Amino acid sequence: MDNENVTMEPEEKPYVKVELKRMIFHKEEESFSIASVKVLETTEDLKEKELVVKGYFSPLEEGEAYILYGYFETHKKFGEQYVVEGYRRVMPETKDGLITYLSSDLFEGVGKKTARRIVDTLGEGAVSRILSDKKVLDEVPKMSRTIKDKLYQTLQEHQGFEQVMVELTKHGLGLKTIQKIYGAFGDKTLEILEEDPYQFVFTVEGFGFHRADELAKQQDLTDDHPTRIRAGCLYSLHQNLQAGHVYLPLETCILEMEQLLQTSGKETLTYEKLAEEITHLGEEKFVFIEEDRIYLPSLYFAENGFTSQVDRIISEEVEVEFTQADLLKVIGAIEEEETMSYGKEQFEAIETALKQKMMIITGGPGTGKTTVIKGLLHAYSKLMDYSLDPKDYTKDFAFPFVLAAPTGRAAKRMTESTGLPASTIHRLLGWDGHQTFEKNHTNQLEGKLLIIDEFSMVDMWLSNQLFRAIPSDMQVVVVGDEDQLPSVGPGQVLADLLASNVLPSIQLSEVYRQKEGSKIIHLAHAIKNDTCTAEMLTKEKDFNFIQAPDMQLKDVVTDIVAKAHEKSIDLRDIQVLAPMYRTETGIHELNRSLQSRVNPKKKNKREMEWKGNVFRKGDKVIQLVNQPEENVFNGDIGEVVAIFRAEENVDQVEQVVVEFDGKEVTYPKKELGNIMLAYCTSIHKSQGSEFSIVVLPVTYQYNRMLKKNLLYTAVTRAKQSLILCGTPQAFLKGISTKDTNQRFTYLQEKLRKETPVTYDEEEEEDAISPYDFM
Ligand SMILES: Nc1ncnc2c1ncn2[C@@H]1O[C@H](COP(=O)(O)OP(=O)(O)OP(=O)(O)O)[C@@H](O)[C@H]1O
Repeated sequence: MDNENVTMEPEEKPYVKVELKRMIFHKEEESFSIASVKVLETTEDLKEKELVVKGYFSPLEEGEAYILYGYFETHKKFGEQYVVEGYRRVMPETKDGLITYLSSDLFEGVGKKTARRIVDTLGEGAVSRILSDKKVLDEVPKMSRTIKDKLYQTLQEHQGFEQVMVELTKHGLGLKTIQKIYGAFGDKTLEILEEDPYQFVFTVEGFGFHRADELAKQQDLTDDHPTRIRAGCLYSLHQNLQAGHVYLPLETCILEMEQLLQTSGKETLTYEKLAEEITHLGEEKFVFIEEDRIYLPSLYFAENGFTSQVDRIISEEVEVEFTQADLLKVIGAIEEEETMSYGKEQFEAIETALKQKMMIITGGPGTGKTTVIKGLLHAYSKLMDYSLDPKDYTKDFAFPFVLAAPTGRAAKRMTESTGLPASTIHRLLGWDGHQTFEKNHTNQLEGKLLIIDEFSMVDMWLSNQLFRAIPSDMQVVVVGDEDQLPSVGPGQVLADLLASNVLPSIQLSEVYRQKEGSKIIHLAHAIKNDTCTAEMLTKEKDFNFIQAPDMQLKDVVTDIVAKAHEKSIDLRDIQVLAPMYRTETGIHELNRSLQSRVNPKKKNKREMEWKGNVFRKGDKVIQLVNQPEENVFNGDIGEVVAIFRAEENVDQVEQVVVEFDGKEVTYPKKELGNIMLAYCTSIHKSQGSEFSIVVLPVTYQYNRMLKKNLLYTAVTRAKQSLILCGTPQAFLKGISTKDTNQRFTYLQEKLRKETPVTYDEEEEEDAISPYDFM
């Protein structure tokens, strides 16, 4: 062949040239394949003529030769395998080979005869001739325009990808990343690599700024290149989402950019230059600039959108009409039915919720939030004569009561306490698991009264999605505990709503459960009110503080759980919570220790090792990401119910099966990163959940994490029993340390109308969600 394209350059690194024997496995969505191949040629020290190869590549085609780059790995069960990191198809080197290639299934409408005519007319260099000038196909007789166009397009796609593969593999990128880049940029990939690799950072999930910087250095892009500075700005803003900021003040943004971009030590990146590029980004709407606040588009729209939605909803009149006498009669009737009487604050909360378009109820544990929600539902139902039975409603008149919470567990608790259906906010909005919500400003929710619990966990972005889906005639009650940790995502919506004073709010402060003698509740309120002392940490029916030095802490925690388990306490009811993953008493170590005691290795008990962790049948595990297609969500807790070997299932890969509340989810081995052991979980992940028994180790090793709102959140997760262990002084120091990490949000001021809010719903549609980057 004369001038085969770029894929024919001499091999520079170790490779194996192979031909397919048989595809063993292929998973479409990720292009993960396993194949048995015949080795044609190799630079590797290999005696075998056959090999099993695996990695992220499209199915190999029969009769085609491929060059694979990778390394050998010895699999415990299957022996030596070649892990493919990069690959390319070798263009057929003979006339017959080329005819076989062109007449393969790849090229629709090209049979053996046409393929022969192509090769006869254009020679053995047919492929490169066609690729460099599509018109040469006109020389081939008896070929329709459609088939010519299709052939050219398919060749381009294939060649394009392989060319991109070869180039990007040279830069050390893995196949999976290359596939993502090619999926986003297609033919333009190599052009972008040369001109502006920083574009990869924002289009390809998981592509970091530093990696783009490396690529750019190889392309001789200077440190002060505008595109580098702009990428640095966007990257800094993205990084700050993780710290919960909704925007960055200009000064902070520039400081962050300087730290990120200043590599050469030369003073080329002046303040003016950085500010100038931020302005350019603003002009092109990659960022939004309000006074000195720099926003990513999605958060700018979320903050302004949410403000306008609140305005819209509260500007409408309340539909429910009743006299004070009606209200007193109805509440009296409920009190009689429930044989209790509402406290003053509780009554006010119900009354306000009925009379106002939107309101907030806050309060610590045991102050009667649930009691008020139940009372409100009954009162509303009696005043409006709405049945509380969903079965009494038809499509034309939807069930008027809509209950939602940010987590599945919190929603489940709402259902248990009210007897009415409740769902997660995501589900209520018909989230597709990626970017789209079925419910939005054009297709709003149905119902009359919306109650959202655990609102402190709802971030800026989800708040906006939820509020734009609320119809103007719906009444809204937001319930939460402002002393808990703020949302994981950006913003502090509940705190800002409260501080803005634009909505009526009732704070429930009287504690009812305490009357039943609960030390847990007493302690929680003492933490909240900064009145907790060492004397309060004494043993009671539902509380204990077991002192233990750091060296023994892990064993003490393990002992407590093991003993409870021996007394037949279900492992799901006892939860160890810790603030950090690493350190001797971190979540990972505690999980290892707990697993070895409560679910030890046994001869006939199956287990699977994965990246240094062991999953064993019977293990308690937690889901770490959202998998809406499987109906499991971040924070769900389940149990390993089966472990399968590759040869035992049709997919031919090792699998772990986990049961979550009656539904089973199967994880192929490489997806085991989606779960982890859950004997001990993080306090952050426990938000929105409650457990019968909470074991909370506290040590100075957790130092920088020991903050009031974190410990308060942990303590309030316990329903029946709270066992603290470790160093009491560390606990007391932690609860007296306020989290001073201020989140940059401007919601409060916007709600108070101290700043004009611009809001364009159509423009908002195009904004990407921050979830794409988290
Ligand atoms: N007015 C009241 N009179 C008597 N008991 C009450 C009253 N209000 C609440 N309680 C009782 O106090 C306990 C706590 O109330 P509830 O569960 O409503 O509080 P909560 O704020 O939702 O608590 P948590 O957040 O801890 O779940 C319950 O047992 C409830 O029956």
